[in-house]
Amino acid sequence: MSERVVLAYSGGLDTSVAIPYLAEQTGGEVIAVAVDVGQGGEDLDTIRKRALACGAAEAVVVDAREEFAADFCVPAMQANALYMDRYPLVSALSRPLIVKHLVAAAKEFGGTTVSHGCTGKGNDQVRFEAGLSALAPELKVIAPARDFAWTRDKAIAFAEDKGLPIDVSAKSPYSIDQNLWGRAVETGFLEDIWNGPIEDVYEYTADPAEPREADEVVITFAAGVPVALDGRPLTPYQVVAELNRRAGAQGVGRIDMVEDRLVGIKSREVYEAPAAIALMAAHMELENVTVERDLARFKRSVDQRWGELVYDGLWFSPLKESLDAFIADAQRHVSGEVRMTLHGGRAVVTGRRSAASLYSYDLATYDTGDAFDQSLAKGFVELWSLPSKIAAKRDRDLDV
Ligand SMILES: Nc1ncnc2c1ncn2[C@@H]1O[C@H](COP(=O)(O)OP(=O)(O)OP(=O)(O)O)[C@@H](O)[C@H]1O
Ligand SMILES: NC(=O)NCCC[C@H](N)C(=O)O
Ligand SMILES: N[C@@H](CC(=O)O)C(=O)O
Repeated sequence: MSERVVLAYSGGLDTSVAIPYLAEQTGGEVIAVAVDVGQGGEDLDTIRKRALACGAAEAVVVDAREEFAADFCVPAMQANALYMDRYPLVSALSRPLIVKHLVAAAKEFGGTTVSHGCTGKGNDQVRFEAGLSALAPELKVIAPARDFAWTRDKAIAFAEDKGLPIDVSAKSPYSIDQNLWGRAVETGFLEDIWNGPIEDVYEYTADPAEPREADEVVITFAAGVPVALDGRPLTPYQVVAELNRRAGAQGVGRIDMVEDRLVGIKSREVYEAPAAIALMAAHMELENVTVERDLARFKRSVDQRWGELVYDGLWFSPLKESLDAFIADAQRHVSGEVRMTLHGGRAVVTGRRSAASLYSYDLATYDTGDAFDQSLAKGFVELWSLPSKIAAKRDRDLDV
């Protein structure tokens, strides 16, 4: 049987050109797999037909939007995952899901090799290939952009030579990757890190400086899963999609940063992630109300490690799996409602309530007649500061 190459197909110039190129290189057939992770744009059927028109033997399109929201975005939110305290892991979340579907297609169609269009300079090559190593180590990998140094000019010449039905003139000045969780913009004039992003860069968010009425939203969580907006029950996908619209309309979630890639390069990234930023702010606040102090403190270090593992392409790794179990357990009491004002580029929590709340008015109030016995505090403070007191006395005695 001839080689069958399963190609991660995004429908653009590079992966369209890769179809006849891979067939030529391997003497085999190409199975194109396009995964809908909420990136919007062209409909999947148009993309499927283009893959076939470029010579794919089979073209598979997968609507994975609900799966992406429930199994990738929600866990990221539960981990309050912000790489370098800012980046909500937009592309890093979609790659392992695409890998899952590539492996499923390889099983279904007898694929022996997998191909993707990542360059050798990015994180995404690592995420694809580390995921493949974990799920299907028997599959070989070809990455034409990296392994055969494909450039855009080469791709256009090849497309014209083969008469491929793709519009080679449509070219954004940026490299963009977008999905339900957010949008990442790189390259072009943004590569000079002194250049500020112009309004043109943004698509998910309106200009936060424009005057407009504020929006108020109440988000309901059940055991760490967002289940309703303003009292309307919704799936995780629907929650994220609606919050992208509403928080995006208020300019929430713009991020401009220089980040440390896994391959050692520092890169300038402009992100917009309105729903991710709003949801994470609400979720963190509900954790503040419902998670016990020591668990919350420990979880912050787990959250950070989880985000780094996922950024670094280790979604399918033993440590990530064990951290998932910890985070899921820590979500048991994270149920209740958070009210937020979305306005001027910010998502600000203004109210919280939960049947599992650890906040006690009677303990916290400064009014008289409360339940907190202040006389106990005096002895506590003395014993708490005793080690420092003893050490300070020693230093004074020794005059050091
Ligand atoms: N929705 C998707 N479904 C399947 N594979 C995808 C999808 N999005 C991206 N990929 C794969 O990930 C690679 C890297 O994505 P990236 O967004 O960096 O490239 P790209 O510029 O979209 O590629 P192209 O120019 O072909 O559109 C793509 O070349 C493709 O192999
Ligand atoms: N424009 C893009 O294709 N960006 C993809 C990478 C985004 C981000 N820096 C990441 O590594 O996840
Ligand atoms: N997707 C881009 C950037 C990245 O992975 O960080 C690439 O393949 O090069």
